[in-house]
Amino acid sequence: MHFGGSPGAGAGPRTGGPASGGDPPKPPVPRSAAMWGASARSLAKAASIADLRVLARRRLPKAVFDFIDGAAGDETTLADNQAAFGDWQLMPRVGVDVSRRDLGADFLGRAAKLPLMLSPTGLTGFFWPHGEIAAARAAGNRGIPFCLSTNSVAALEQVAEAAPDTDLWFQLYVMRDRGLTDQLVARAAAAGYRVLCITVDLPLTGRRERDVRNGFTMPLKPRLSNMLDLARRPGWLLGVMRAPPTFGNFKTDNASGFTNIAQHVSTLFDPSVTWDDIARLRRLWKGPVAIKGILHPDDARMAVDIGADAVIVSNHGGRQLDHVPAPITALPDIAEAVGERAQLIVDSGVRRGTDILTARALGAVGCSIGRPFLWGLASAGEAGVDHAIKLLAAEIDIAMALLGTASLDAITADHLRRRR
Ligand SMILES: Cc1cc2nc3c(=O)[nH]c(=O)nc-3n(C[C@H](O)[C@H](O)[C@H](O)COP(=O)(O)O)c2cc1C
Ligand SMILES: O=C(O)C(=O)c1ccccc1
Repeated sequence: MHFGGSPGAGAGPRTGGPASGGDPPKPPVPRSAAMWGASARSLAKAASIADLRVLARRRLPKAVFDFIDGAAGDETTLADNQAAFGDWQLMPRVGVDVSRRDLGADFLGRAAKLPLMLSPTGLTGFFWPHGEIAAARAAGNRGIPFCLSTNSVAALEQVAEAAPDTDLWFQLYVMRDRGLTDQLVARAAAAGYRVLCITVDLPLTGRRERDVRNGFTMPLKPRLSNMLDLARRPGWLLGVMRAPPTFGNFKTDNASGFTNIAQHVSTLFDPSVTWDDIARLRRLWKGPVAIKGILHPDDARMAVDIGADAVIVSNHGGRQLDHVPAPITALPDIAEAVGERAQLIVDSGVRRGTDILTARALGAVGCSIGRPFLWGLASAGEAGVDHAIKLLAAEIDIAMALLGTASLDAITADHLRRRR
């Protein structure tokens, strides 16, 4: 017996190259939210991202909730990512006509309706059936980019077909098998992904102690200790039984059928990656390239020197090295190093509209969110992701009016003060 997937199936449908013969499988349509998750009523009552986290905790088994929520070591960086926004205060101006606010931002040459995007997250289809498709659609409907992880459950082609109007980015981990790496890049281009996002902060997996304690795998291993927990989560359980999670983008050699994330990463991903490899991938991709996982200004400079169009200032949501700076702390030096040569996107710890305005004032084009949209997804699928985006949009809108800025470009460093 097993929970959350069929161990026997083991692998995704293909090793590189589009589906083996015939048409690619039709993307399944995610089921309605109420059927598997929080009711429309309880979703409507979620007034903040933190409220969505509470709903997600109710629907997910503990081990799955902890995989999303948890971070490396003592989780010092996890806490600091959010707390560091509090080092800054917003300084409102009055006497400005704010009757109409423009929340639009430009991400790498394409207009977005908000200065916000969805970060790449692995195993998303394990949190909600066809979760990547649900999230990509929600992003598209709200006019913001969605970045698909290398480690998605849905194949990248399925997501592209199911969310044709979404600004799709593909996140790449450089694999030990460079042939497979290049095939992923070629498949992403062929499927219509616009931006290649190369993540550089995961030579191996940070030690996430909650996952060690919980013995987290995909699917979950049935244990005496989680039986009661699973019995209390029928919505999630039914979901994974209907849509057994595997890695949709490549085959995995996994005889047991239970994937331990740290092992998966150390088997498949290459810890020897250098700037030469990244530069080569930059040349391979004809469209815009973003480099994700930068904290040092010299690395930001290097990224731009090899031709990156965007730098995603990120510590992977505190999941890699504990005790690193929060992105919002690292941002000013990076903005100075990069200047106008690339766009900067802040990711890790963004939970409020005001966080996004703070990042704008310090030179970012916008922010990217991981857990906030996953909490929405895990609560109520596409409707939950929509709710997460809607909450942040409303917070941005109100904060702009109260700050005295009718457009994002009007927000400057003068709207910030350091908290003493
Ligand atoms: C469950 C989960 C899975 C993740 N998987 C990936 C991934 O496959 N690739 C990647 O570049 N980042 C991954 N990340 C990191 C996110 O892209 C992002 O950097 C992080 O979640 C931002 O922090 P936040 O959750 O505080 O918003 C993952 C994060 C979470 C929470
Ligand atoms: O959990 C993560 O942060 C992550 O990047 C990842 C890596 C491999 C598989 C799934 C997620």
